[in-house]
Amino acid sequence: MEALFQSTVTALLGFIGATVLLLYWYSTSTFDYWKKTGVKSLKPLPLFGNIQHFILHKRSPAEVFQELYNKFEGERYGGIHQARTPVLLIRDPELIKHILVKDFCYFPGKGNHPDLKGDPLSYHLFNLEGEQWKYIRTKLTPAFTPGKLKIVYQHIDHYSEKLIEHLQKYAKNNEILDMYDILVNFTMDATSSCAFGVEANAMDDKDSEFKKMGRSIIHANGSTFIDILESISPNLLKIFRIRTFSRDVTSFFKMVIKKIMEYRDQSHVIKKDVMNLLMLARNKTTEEDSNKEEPQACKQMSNETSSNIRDEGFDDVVLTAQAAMFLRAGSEKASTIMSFCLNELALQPELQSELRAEIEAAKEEHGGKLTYEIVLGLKLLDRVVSESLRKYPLEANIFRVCGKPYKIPGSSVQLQEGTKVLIPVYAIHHDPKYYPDPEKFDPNRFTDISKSSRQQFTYLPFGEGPRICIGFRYGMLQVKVGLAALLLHYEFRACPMTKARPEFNTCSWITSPANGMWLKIHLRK
Ligand code: HEM
Repeated sequence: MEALFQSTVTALLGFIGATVLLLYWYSTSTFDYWKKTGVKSLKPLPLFGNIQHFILHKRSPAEVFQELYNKFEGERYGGIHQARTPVLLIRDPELIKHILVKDFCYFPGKGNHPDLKGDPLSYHLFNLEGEQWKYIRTKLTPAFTPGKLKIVYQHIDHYSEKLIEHLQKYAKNNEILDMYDILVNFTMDATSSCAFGVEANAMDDKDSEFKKMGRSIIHANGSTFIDILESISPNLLKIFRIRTFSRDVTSFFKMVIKKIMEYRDQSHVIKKDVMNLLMLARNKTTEEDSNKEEPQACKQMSNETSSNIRDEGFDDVVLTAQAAMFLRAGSEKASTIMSFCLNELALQPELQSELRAEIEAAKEEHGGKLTYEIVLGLKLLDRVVSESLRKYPLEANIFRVCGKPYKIPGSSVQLQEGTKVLIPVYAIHHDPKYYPDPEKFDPNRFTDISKSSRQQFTYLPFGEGPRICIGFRYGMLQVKVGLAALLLHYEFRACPMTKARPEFNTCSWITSPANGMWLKIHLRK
């Protein structure tokens, strides 16, 4: 009996030992990659690579990659490991220009793995590559023309009035509020109305189903956990059937979008919104195909690709994924920027007064009404928002994957197909070489003179090149209209929970406040 017990224990220990050895070998088998490629690199740790603080959720992706960026001081680029995946971290703005714009055809994708069958909502523009990406990007681009944004302005303006009403009871009592939470509801209401003609009722109804599901989308997407598994092996997600979006959320959005489409098809309602564009694209019809001018170096590749694109339209599942992406980006991004802005303005009351005076003067000058053109023409507001995006870029890091062998200009290094490349936007925005005293919130960094004297490709809040953020004008409009309305009616002051440097969420790729944005609200004097 004892012998049997001993042999079982020995076998078990042998199995555990072999598994540990195998895991160790697997997690470190790529660690000589940068040495072989001739790139200076940092020593990685088994299992973690160079991002242990990120994997253990001790620091946000913004901070982790900033630390790594600083370790390559004086270099144009450096090799790191994200778990076992080799990643080239780029420091040189000129090389960034090549990767994002001039040599885009070598870096067309981001290395995400959308799964139409297993996780349908992950199949959205941000994650797509190749022909599908180009097709959907072309179809969605007309949603963001200035003409469309003028229509959208009315919706945002309407919901900003509702926001002002909603806050009144709190302002009368000078309450301390989590403005981040409140603003997510505001942007969700505005986005669902602008994009789908749906009343989400997120501000007024705390039990709104749309709000619950919309929030699940925000929290699911951008999760670092899934990315970590992917960087160990992309197959792990499929093997363990790990989804970014739960079945409940997926079914809910499929149902909502189906109902909207049925209603519009049957009643022949035509609204000039995102939903309409998606329905036209689904039906292989184009409203107005326009796209950003593409860089010369990539024209050839583009032409090759487009001659292969057949205008096949897409099915309802693909359409639903784009709609959910729009809701998520529209709700999450603008509210986060507005929260960071309000925090800075609460910490600098004089700047807040100056900005309010600018908005008030413009309103008075135009008969007491703000319009699309007036809001977009407010110079100080633009500088405050730009500085906020400098100090807190929401996409702290931009990824690309090398699609075919690429020789790094000005070096003899050849990157292999499949190599991951990282542009550490947050770190660049905080490099004193480009932004002296980087922790200081200073909107004067964005006067025309300052902007033109700064090195190109050192300000990347929306990315650059053919994959530049498709919704940035819409996002900026929401931010500016919302902030203008808030500042005209209320004053925001620091409270004991206000932090000069808010802590960042360590579980999301998006730079966002970890514990809300707590501010004291006052009625205007
Ligand atoms: C105003 C706040 C916003 C910020 C700071 C922001 C930031 C970014 C950045 C940095 C990228 C480029 C990522 C890369 O190159 O890998 C991006 C891409 C993208 N953004 Fe935004 N975004 C904002 C608002 C929006 C909105 C409102 C939408 C709604 C549609 C949106 C949809 C997208 C999509 C679909 C992409 C992928 C584009 C492509 O790959 O072709 N974004 N965004």
